[in-house]
Amino acid sequence: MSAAPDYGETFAHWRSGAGETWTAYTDHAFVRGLRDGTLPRAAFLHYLVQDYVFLVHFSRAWALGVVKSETMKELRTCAATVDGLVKTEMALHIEVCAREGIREAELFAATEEPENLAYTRYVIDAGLSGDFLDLMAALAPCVLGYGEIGHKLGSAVSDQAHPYAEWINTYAGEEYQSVCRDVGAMLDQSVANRIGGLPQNSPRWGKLQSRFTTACQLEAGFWDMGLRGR
Ligand SMILES: Cc1ncc(CO)c(N)n1
Repeated sequence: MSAAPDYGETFAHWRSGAGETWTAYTDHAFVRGLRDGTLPRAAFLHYLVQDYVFLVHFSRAWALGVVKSETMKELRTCAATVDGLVKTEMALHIEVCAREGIREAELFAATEEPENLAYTRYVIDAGLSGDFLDLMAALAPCVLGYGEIGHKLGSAVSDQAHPYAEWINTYAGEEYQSVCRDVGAMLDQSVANRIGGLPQNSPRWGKLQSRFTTACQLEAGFWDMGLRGR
């Protein structure tokens, strides 16, 4: 298996600070089912419909990043992430669901499961009540966690006939991976700008770590929710 991709120092600290919660998220039974192809199709589709609605609110949260940005690098990275989410990632959901006879209007109107609602509103509130870093600490597990999962599954699965190849390739692919590297590099810069070169010594560090860890927990809950759709 290849090593985890490098998304910068800040992410590396938060990832290890999250401890077992990171593993519960990225090595969840749902993820293992995607990797070996044993995930029931009904669970996948249930997840995908919910994830479309997730991406609507997740795009709004990244747009809030534009609002809270303080440098052009931050503004550009957040705007590019909104663009990537709406163009690349949601296109996957629309295409796969269309083949199953689910139209986009139905996706948009789907009723959110409580785990879905809790997660996206938690992230948006982190941004509304805090500054750019509070928002980023809550957003980082989503974008970079899927980057790590995609990278790991992409190197384990090369067979295009794999039932979840399309999903895996979206996150393992260069387009998504380059968004992750850009976000990771921006995070390092944004942290240095606001809380200096030794951020772990900042009084803000504990709260940022706890936002990150909570978001990882909510990600694991999202996979649990997906498995309920079997
Ligand atoms: C729940 C969830 N987290 C992260 C991503 C990656 O954007 C996604 N599509 N869905």
